[in-house]
Amino acid sequence: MEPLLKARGLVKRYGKVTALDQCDFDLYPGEVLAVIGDNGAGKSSLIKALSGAVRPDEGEITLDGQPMHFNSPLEARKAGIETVYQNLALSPALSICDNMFLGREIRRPGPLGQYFRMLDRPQMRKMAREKLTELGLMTIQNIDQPVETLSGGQRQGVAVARAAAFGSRVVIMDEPTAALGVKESRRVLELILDVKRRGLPIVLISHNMPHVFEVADRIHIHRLGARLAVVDPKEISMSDAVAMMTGAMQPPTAAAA
Ligand SMILES: Nc1ncnc2c1ncn2[C@@H]1O[C@H](COP(=O)(O)OP(=O)(O)OP(=O)(O)O)[C@@H](O)[C@H]1O
Repeated sequence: MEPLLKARGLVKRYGKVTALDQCDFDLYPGEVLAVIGDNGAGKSSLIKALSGAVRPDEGEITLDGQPMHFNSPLEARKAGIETVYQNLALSPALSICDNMFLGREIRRPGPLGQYFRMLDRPQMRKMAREKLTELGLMTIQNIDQPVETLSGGQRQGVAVARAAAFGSRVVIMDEPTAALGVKESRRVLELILDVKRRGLPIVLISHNMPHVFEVADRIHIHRLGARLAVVDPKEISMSDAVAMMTGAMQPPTAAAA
C-alpha cells in the first residue's frame, strides 16, 4: 500500500535553529498515526509543513503521489488536509454553526440575483446538525449556542467535527486532549476513532502516552528534527517508546524508519 500523505527530506530552519532536519513522514489510508517527540523535537514544525502553515526550505510532500507545494493552510485545506490546531481557531462569540462554516460559508443567490449572494443559513444549519449528529455531538449542543458557552471538550468536539466535515483526505490534530479533563479527553478519543471509522486517516500529535497507545495504529517517533523510528504500539512498551523519544534507547534496527 502506498502512503496517502508522504514527505521526504523535509528541512525547516528558523535562523540558526534547524527545526526539521531531513525529516521523512508517511501516513497510510485509514490509519491513526501518532507523532511523539520531546519538547522542541520539531513535531509542530512537521505538522505546519504538512498543513501549509510553513513552507519547508527543502524536501518534498506528496498527497496520493502528487507533489504538493502549499503556500498557505488554505491551499492544504483545498487539497483535503484539515488541521485542528491547539488553539482550535474557533471564534468564541460566534455560534457552533457559524464556526463550522467560518471562512467557507455557503451562499445562494439573493433577491437581486447571482451577483448579490447571501448566506444560505438553512443549508448551513442543516449540514452542521448532520455532521454533529454523525459524530454523536448533538446531544450536548444546540448549534446556535455561542462557542464561548461550551466546555473545553465540547469546543474540541466542534473543532474536530469541522475538520471531519471538510477534511476529505486527512485530519491532523495537534494535542487535542492537552487542556481537557478525564471525561472530555475520553470523548475526544472516541471522536478520533469515529473519524477513523468513517475512513479518514488521522495524524495525532500528543505528549499523552496512554492516549497515544490507546488510539494509534502506528507511532512516528520524532527526535532532533527527524523521524527516528516508526513503531507498532502493540509491539512496544510505553516506557521503551519514551526512552527512544528522549534518546535513552536506540530503536531496534527493524523499527528504524
Ligand atoms: N517560529 C519560530 N522561530 C524560531 N524558532 C522556532 C520557531 N518555531 C519553532 N522554532 C524552534 O524549532 C525547534 C522545533 O520546534 P517545534 O515547535 O517544531 O517543536 P515541538 O516538537 O512541536 O515542541 P513542543 O512539544 O515543545 O511543542 C525548537 O527549537 C523551536 O524553538
